[in-house]
Amino acid sequence: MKTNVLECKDVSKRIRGRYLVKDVSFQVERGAICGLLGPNGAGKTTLIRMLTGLIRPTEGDLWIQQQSVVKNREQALKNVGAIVESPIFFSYMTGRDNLKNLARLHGLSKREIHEKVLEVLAIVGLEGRADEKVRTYSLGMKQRLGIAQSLLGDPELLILDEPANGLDPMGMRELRELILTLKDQYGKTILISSHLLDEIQKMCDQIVIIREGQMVWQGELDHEQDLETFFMERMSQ
Ligand SMILES: Nc1ncnc2c1ncn2[C@@H]1O[C@H](COP(=O)(O)OP(=O)(O)OP(=O)(O)O)[C@@H](O)[C@H]1O
Repeated sequence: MKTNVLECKDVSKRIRGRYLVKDVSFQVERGAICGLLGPNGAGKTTLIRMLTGLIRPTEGDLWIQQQSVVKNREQALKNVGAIVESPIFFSYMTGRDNLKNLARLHGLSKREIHEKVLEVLAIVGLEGRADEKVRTYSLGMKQRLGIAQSLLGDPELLILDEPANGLDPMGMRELRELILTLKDQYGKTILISSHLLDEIQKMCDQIVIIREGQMVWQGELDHEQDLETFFMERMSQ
């Protein structure tokens, strides 16, 4: 049976009388990659901030693994690893030490921390550079370290806000391959916001399109169809 790892139902966020997000409802099935698309200012980050419990919706609710982010925030967020805006590190520390630092918050023993950090470094392909300071990392390596951070708690759902921003074509390709590996080999469910329609078309199983805070389309991604044309049509309706 297919289950939804993520559900948003009639979610709105209003600030000073203005809706930043209005009546958004969608679901993401276990093991799917969902692309969240919309032009600048559409409300993607606001929606992601609600999903990660950083702000509360004015109306509606969001469920992660059937746990309400509004009513049961801590339980719901145990199932989420996220990069919102950009990942945060101590640049004077090594990649490995940054990960160890965070892993301590997951209540693991010293040995478990050591093993977990090795495991996530291997998943993101940073073992070879793990003992170098983060300030020497490329942007693509920092993004992969951010994903390694978000994997420390073994989350079912990964939420990645604009992870490909600023990456060169090689960095983008590595990121895409990593995201597909997380889905195919590790069974992760992934919500990814992006402006890069080409990347979304190569990775996603389904898409949600928002414009001016409102959802204008959600459903399976038709890989035969040109996403840019489809997106532009939704924007002009
Ligand atoms: N705290 C806030 N108070 C008032 N308005 C806000 C606040 N945060 C965001 N907004 C406004 O809400 C709208 C949606 O912003 P949001 O950052 O969610 O869009 P976005 O789709 O992520 O855009 P981008 O692609 O540019 O990152 C914008 O018009 C923004 O100016």
